[in-house]
Amino acid sequence: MATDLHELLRSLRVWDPETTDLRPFDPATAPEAPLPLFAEWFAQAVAAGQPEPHTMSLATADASGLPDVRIVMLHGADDEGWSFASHAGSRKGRHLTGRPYAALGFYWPVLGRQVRIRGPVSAAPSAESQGDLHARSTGALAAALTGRQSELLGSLEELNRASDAAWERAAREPEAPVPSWTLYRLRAEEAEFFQGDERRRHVRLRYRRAGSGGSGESAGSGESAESTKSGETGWARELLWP
Ligand SMILES: Cc1cc2nc3c(=O)[nH]c(=O)nc-3n(C[C@H](O)[C@H](O)[C@H](O)COP(=O)(O)O)c2cc1C
Repeated sequence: MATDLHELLRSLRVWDPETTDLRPFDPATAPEAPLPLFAEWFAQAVAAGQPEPHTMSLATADASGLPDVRIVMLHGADDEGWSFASHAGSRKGRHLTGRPYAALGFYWPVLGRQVRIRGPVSAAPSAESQGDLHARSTGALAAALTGRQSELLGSLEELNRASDAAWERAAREPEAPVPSWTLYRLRAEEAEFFQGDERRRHVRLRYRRAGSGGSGESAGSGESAESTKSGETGWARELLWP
């Protein structure tokens, strides 16, 4: 049995044909805006049995611009943006207060697909944040009530005591307020859809909101990237080298 990390790494495959369904993706038929494509790919990931397709990486940066990343749950995606929730006082919450801009990353390996989204983030009004929390499970409320996210913890016993009290309160008071709990919305300025290909001719389709400035990268010396702009939706679509 391989126990050496590097040996183990070399023994692993990405997109094993036994478990991965790499589908052709024709960007010419993609919708004019990213949200419908996201909804379509998300539904396909669910239908294909992708475990936990609604978990995503959330990247933020501190005041010096140093990045950090963690997993959070996607709470929704609509015309107002991609939403997630957390404590305003957590590390990510403090990052978002100081620098309200973030990136999201989804990976759905059963289909060899990745989606990246970037844009400014805003906090929903408190009533909406509390409504979103109270529509979730008792466990979600208990976790939020436990609070103090990202603070130093003295011992697991301390956590157990706080968590027991939080579970008890969540069961007794399903509308218990958690003032620090915040629903955040990321308004996409850029969204990239990556479809893996067996011969490594991965298709990357990037949407850029007109006037957002985007990443500032040009199409390259040959200007070979396909770039189409729709006046109606305000999104430019372009292909990227894999
Ligand atoms: C599958 C999964 C889902 C998670 N969902 C959330 C979430 O929706 N909100 C949240 O605040 N933390 C969530 N977490 C915990 C975060 O990854 C992270 O540990 C926590 O938010 C503290 O991050 P911070 O110190 O960067 O603020 C989740 C973790 C995992 C593994």
